[in-house]
Amino acid sequence: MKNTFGTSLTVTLFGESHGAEIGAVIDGLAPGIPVDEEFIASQLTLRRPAGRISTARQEADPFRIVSGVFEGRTTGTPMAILIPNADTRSGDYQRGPARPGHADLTAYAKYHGYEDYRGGGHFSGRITAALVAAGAVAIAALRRKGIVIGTHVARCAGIDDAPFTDLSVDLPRLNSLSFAVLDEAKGQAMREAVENAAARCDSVGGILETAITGLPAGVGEPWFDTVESVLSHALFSVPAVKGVEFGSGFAFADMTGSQANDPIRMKDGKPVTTTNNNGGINGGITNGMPVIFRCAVKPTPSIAQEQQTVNPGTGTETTLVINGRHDPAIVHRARVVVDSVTALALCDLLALRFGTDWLAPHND
Ligand SMILES: Cc1cc2nc3c(=O)[nH]c(=O)nc-3n(C[C@H](O)[C@H](O)[C@H](O)COP(=O)(O)O)c2cc1C
Ligand SMILES: C=C(O[C@@H]1CC(C(=O)O)=C[C@@H](OP(=O)(O)O)[C@H]1O)C(=O)O
Repeated sequence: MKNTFGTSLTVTLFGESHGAEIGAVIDGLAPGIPVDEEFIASQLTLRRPAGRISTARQEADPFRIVSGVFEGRTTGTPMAILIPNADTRSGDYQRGPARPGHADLTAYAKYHGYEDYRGGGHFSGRITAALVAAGAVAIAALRRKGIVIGTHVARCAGIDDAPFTDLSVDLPRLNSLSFAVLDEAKGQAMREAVENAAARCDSVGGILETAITGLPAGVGEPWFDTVESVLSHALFSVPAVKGVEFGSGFAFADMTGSQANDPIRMKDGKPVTTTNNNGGINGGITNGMPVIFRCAVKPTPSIAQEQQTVNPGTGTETTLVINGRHDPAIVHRARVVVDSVTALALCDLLALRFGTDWLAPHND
């Protein structure tokens, strides 16, 4: 029973949605990395719910870094970040009927009724605030090395954003948007669709598409620690992510080899590919092209309609109407969470390839 990700750089998550605090411990960070608390706060703001397209729960997230940072830089020892829970309304939850699509049933199977069921407990989307705070440190460290991660809402409620294959996309601008789309008109249509779903007591899903630029070629291992597998491991940790594909992904199934292969040329003394169907990875190893992947995010499980379920404690069938505060869509809020886990996984991969100190300023 563990809640730790990573090999060289590890992240441990703790806390429950309605407990006193949630948090993360990052271990294996190189010493000397600048820690910008304003940047951490701005990343938390990107995850914070706002308006009718998100849960009404309001958390200011006044995080505290309680170890591992001295005079604004990492010390190289475990870094712990704490975030209090303030706006809990535990009366919305009762022990008993499992919410279909949520983790109530599986939590009962694993923790035998000892789990804190309030607000989804340890499975709650709330815990992703700690992931975002930890990920902000990794995102900033990668940027110093010229590695930039950017994600947009590629689809929401069946509405597609503009495609993201154009490598001239301004990733820092995209990252600053509260609802990250390339085509703002599509973003407006998506937001309306989310509001309409909420009005129907329903929820909607979507797809997040991510690009990573500046990654050197040669990162990753050929078999079990492929870049795809390490990133997927991190991405499937994000609650509600149910699919991950790299490059052309499942569309490869209908291509021919001549369509799928990315022709290779020389540019500025380096091999580059003229297309990027392989999403920047071959044989599990980065090829120097942008890494591109997509995550399918399911509709929020807690919907305000009567649903058929069981009470796992008594084994009886029952019906359930959920009256609490919930996101009518998760995809837009999960965007910065995806960036965060991606950054943490990349720091681990880079530390394995070049050593922990590669991210340290004295190696710039
Ligand atoms: C940012 C974020 C917010 C979420 N908000 C909610 C929510 O308001 N209500 C809910 O039922 N699930 C919400 N979820 C999803 C559940 O946490 C998730 O579906 C549940 O833990 C089951 O895990 P699974 O969907 O990965 O199987 C959220 C997830 C994330 C990442
Ligand atoms: C608090 C957040 O979202 C929560 C995620 C969540 C769930 O089941 O995942 C259930 C709801 O919790 P509560 O009933 O306590 O309001 C959401 O509000 C958050 O993401 O910050």
